[in-house]
Amino acid sequence: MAPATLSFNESSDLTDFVINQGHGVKGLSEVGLKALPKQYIHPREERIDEADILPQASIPVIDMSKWDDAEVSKSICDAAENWGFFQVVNHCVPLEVLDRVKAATHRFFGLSAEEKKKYSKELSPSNNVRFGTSFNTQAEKALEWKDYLSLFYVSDDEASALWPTACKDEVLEYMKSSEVLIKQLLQVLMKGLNVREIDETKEKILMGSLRTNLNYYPICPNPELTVGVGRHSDVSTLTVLLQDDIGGLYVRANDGESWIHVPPINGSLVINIGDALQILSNGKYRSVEHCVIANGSKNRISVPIFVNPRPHEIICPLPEVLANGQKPVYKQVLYSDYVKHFFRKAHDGKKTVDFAKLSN
Ligand SMILES: COc1cc(/C=C/C(=O)SCCNC(=O)CCNC(=O)[C@H](O)C(C)(C)COP(=O)(O)OP(=O)(O)OC[C@H]2O[C@@H](n3cnc4c(N)ncnc43)[C@H](O)[C@@H]2OP(=O)(O)O)ccc1O
Ligand SMILES: O=C(O)CCC(=O)C(=O)O
Ligand SMILES: [Fe+2]
Repeated sequence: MAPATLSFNESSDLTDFVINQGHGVKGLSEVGLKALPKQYIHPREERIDEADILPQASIPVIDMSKWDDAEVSKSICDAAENWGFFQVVNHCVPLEVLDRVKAATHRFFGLSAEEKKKYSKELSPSNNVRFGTSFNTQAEKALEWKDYLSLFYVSDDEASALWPTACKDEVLEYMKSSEVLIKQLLQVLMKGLNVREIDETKEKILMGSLRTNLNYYPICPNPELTVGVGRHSDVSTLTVLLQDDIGGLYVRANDGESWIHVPPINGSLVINIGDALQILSNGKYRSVEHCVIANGSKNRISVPIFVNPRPHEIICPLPEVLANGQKPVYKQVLYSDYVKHFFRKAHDGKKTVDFAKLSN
C-alpha cells in the first residue's frame, strides 16, 4: 500500500515512485495529490478541447447475430473503410467472460506495487509479460495517465507459468472466446478485398499473434491537463476492445480535426482496424487515430486484444488487392520491425504508418 499522503520534492522522486518502485499512476492517484505533477502536463494541442467534440456523431453499432448476411457484411466493410472503428453487439463472446476479465483486471491492479513490479521490464521473467506505466517513458516529453499489463500469447503452458495468477485464467478465457468473433470479422473483411479463403499462410499474416493489454486509468487531479492515452493508431490487424461503463475513448472524425466519443454499451466490444490491415488492404481499410482522456472522479479500465501478424511475417499490400491494377502505397516490411518502430517513440498520431510508405 502506498502511504496516504506523500510529497515529491524532486522530479526524480516522482519517477522513482511511479516507475522504479512500481506504484504506477494508480499509486500516485491514491496518495491524494491536490494537483497534477508537471511531468503529466501535456501541451494544449495534445489534449481534447470540448469545442472539437462532435456530440451528435457516433461510430456504427453492428449486430453480429447474422454476421454473414450480405447486409451485415456490407456494414462491416463500410465501417472499416469509412470509420476504422465500430462496436459489435450480439457477438458470440459470452457476457460472463467479459465480466470475469474486467474483475481480473481490477484484481491485478489491486495488487501491491511490490507484486506488480515483478512484471516490470527489468524484473519480468519474460519479454512477453510486461507491467508498465504511460507508454514509452524514455521517449515521452509528457507522461500519460495510465498503467498497463501487456501479455503476448505464445502458448497455454507459457501463460500458465509466467502470467500473473490474478488474471491469467480470465485473460486466456477472454482471448480464446474471442477467436470466433475475430475469424468472423476477418472472413468478412477479406471477402471485401476479394480474398476468398483465409488459408494457413493468410491466417499467419492476419491473426498469427495475439497480445492482450489490461489498461488502468486511475482518478486524476486536473484531468483536463493530461491524457490517458495519447493520439495513436494501433499497429495490429484489428483490435477487439472491451471497455467498462466509464467512457473516455475518442476517435478522430473524418475531417481530421474533430473527435467522436465511443460511448460504453453494456456487453458490446469495440473493433478497430490497425495499421497492419491498412497496409495489407493498400489503404482501403483505415486505422484511425484515437486517444483516451483522463477522468477526475472515476477509475476506468479497458482490455484490448491486439490481433496481429506473426512477428516474422513480411507485410505489404495483398496480391488480391493489387490485382485490379492499383499501385501499391506501402512497401514490404518485417512486422516486428514495424512494431519496434512504434514502441520506440512516443505516441504521435498516425505517423507510425509512414515507416511502411513507398515514396512514390
Ligand atoms: C502500452 O501502451 C500501448 C500499447 C499499444 C499497443 C498497440 C498495439 O497494436 S500492440 C500489438 C503489437 N503487436 C505485437 O505485439 C505482435 C508482434 N510482436 C512483436 O513483434 C514483438 O513481440 C515485439 C513487440 C517487437 C517485441 O519484441 P522483442 O524482441 O521482445 O523486442 P524488445 O526489444 O523487447 O522490444 C522492442 C521495443 O519495444 C518496447 N516494448 C516491447 N513490448 C512492449 C509492450 N508490450 N509495451 C510497451 N513497449 C513495449 C521495448 O521496451 C523495446 O523498446 P526499447 O526502447 O526498450 O528498445 C497502444 C497504445 C498504448 O498506449
Ligand atoms: O482504453 C481504451 O479505450 C483504448 C486504449 C487503446 O487505445 C490502446 O490500448 O491501444
Ligand atoms: Fe489503441
